[in-house]
Amino acid sequence: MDAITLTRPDDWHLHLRDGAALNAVVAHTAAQMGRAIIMPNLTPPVTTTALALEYRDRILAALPEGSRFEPLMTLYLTDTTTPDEIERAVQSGLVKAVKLYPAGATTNSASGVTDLAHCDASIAMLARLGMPLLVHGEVTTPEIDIFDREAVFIERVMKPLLERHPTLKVVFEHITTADAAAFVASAPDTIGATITAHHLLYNRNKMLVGGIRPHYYCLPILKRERHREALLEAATSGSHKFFLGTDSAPHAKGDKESSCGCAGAYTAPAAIELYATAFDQVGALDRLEGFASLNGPRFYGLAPNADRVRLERSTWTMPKSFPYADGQTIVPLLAGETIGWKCRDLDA
Ligand SMILES: NC(=O)N[C@@H](CC(=O)O)C(=O)O
Ligand SMILES: [Zn+2]
Ligand SMILES: [Zn+2]
Repeated sequence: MDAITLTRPDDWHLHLRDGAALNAVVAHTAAQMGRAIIMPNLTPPVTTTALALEYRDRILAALPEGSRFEPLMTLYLTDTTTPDEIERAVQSGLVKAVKLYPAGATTNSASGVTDLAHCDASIAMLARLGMPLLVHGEVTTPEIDIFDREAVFIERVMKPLLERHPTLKVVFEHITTADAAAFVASAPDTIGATITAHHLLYNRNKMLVGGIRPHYYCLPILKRERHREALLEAATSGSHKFFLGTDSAPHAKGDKESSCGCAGAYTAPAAIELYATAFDQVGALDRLEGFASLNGPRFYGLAPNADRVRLERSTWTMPKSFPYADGQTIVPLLAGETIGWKCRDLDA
């Protein structure tokens, strides 16, 4: 297949940041995606519906002229989030989910949840109102190896959470292990998962062999090849539970190429092309539309986008960097390298 037409995809896990950074990155996503679930890990975090609606206005103001991109907002769950706040979020119609960051798990998670027991009433409200809880699924205890943090989270946190709240809708975000893929596949239909393009394309060698490559450092960290294979199998299986979430996570070049580099891969400039590359590698391009454009809206109870994009097998070179906030630059994944697919707008 040298070209494929898809219902316009959505990104069910995206970081847009704020201010000048937001202005620098939002057009990359808006060029491809119809909608995106916007992560709330700003500083300070987006903890209330009022803050989420203000952030939404700033995103809309930063969009290129004529863009129809729709940001779907989220709240950052803390130990002190109230059930009333959850109700306000649902009533707004514009906040679509609540995000659980275990405290200390990842970028800007210092205000995250220290113990889920503190959030029991808010989570019960989510379950009652049918709003999904999006979960960064890694334990943070120092004695657990960073490569095991997701698998241990399933046993210590995810299973007890679902036993206590069996009707809760949960998205296991950016899954990176065979363990998480198997857990989600065998869970009820109320449990879904997002998978990034970089975890479908690369194992940890990409980050560590022949020199340390900070642009491949993200959380959860890249895993062994057998995990990559399991993720690709899940994404291309045709199961409705798995859907596209880039976790495109912009950080300035200097913050990545540093003695203590930030976690996050900037994939938005070639998001759908990277997924097409991964699906093509296993001859599963016919499954891409379900994963990228249909399964996500189905999970969130939304209609798929009405317009389409066309992906063509054609090579182009990813720029080495893009302008970012405050005179800095940002380095996209595969900077200066060849991409084998190109997304074109149809019906524009
Ligand atoms: N994925 C990452 O490595 N980083 C994300 C946070 C997250 O999604 O965990 C970020 O905000 O930079
Ligand atoms: Zn995360
Ligand atoms: Zn993320």
